[in-house]
Amino acid sequence: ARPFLDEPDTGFDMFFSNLATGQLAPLDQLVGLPDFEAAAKRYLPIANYTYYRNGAAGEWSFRNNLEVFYRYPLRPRTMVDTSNVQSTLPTTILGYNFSAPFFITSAARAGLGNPAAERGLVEAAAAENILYVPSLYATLSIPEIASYKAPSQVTFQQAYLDPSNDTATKLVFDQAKAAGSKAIVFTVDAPAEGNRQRADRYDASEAVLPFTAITWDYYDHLKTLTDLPIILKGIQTVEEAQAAVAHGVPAVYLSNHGGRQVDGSRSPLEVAIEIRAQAPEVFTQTEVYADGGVRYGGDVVKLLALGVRAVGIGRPFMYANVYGTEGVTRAVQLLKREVALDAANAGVADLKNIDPSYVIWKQSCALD
Ligand SMILES: Cc1cc2nc3c(=O)[nH]c(=O)nc-3n(C[C@H](O)[C@H](O)[C@H](O)COP(=O)(O)O)c2cc1C
Repeated sequence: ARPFLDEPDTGFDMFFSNLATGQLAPLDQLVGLPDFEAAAKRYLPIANYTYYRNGAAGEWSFRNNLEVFYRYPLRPRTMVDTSNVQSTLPTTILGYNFSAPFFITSAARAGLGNPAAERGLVEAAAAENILYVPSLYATLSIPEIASYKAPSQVTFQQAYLDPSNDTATKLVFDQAKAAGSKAIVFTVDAPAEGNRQRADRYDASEAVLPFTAITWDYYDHLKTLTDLPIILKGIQTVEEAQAAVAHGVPAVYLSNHGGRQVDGSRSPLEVAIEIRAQAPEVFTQTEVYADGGVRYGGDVVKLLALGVRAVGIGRPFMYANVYGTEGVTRAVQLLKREVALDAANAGVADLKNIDPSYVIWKQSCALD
């Protein structure tokens, strides 16, 4: 197989050639999201790093999530006044105001990267006014995470739910509500444990529910157990996005779980393209979010161009959390800057009015 660089070669090793194993690169010298992985990899115990880095099976989907962005290039425009594009970064997610169209998505076990666990993620989200979606399998409990929230901070709570145990489900919903969560993000792409060979070597796999029966009937039933909106995370086809609209979901979250569940699943960018091609109305009928392999400002710009409202980022913020609140804050700031720069250089004047013509997402784009 051709070598794959999950750390792109932008000179990290050359620049930090004197860094000893187990030493953490100075935070102010990290210049982009991939640097946080490079730094964490050299610092963390290998089992902890492996838990974050891991993908399912041969990791084709994990790799594809990263590489796919280069198969769908931008179509930059010139002669556009993009001088105010930075002011167009703020957006709403489910009606709540945030400073950027990307968010810290749910990834379990922040404690493997930092003894303060999720504290760095929740505090940085508050400092930068972006959305944070804590995982149900976080190191800290729902109330513990809530204790670090800023007074008016909006978070959504991710949940894995067991259809045979409504009592446990009610407890999660009630705890989420008491913690001030404004929505439930129900993960539906993991009805069974992922086949994770890299992690199995280090006993660094997930403790997940056994085989579970997640169906549309169950979704409809869940709505009777809480008044919080329930978003579906892990939708991977246009048909299911349409079915979600029919079932009145407040938002569809395209994800293949960062390539950790079923190897061979497509990148959410490819799913967004399928929806754009076959049922573009979905993007206006409901809010669409997406995650997987987003590492640069240009990746965010491409997903927004296709109609995605907000983009989730998992691993990079877990690696940034090795540095705690300060690290996650710096990662958010670097990405905000990149989104604005890349949008400007692509000729986008207003990120909220970006349209699919900025991406080569179908053959005919090249001929338009
Ligand atoms: C270490 C790790 C733990 C994760 N834990 C969860 C989880 O508890 N719940 C969930 O819905 N998704 C989980 N995910 C998937 C993420 O929410 C997200 O879909 C994925 O990380 C996006 O890809 P990215 O890491 O390339 O940004 C996890 C991902 C990672 C890397």
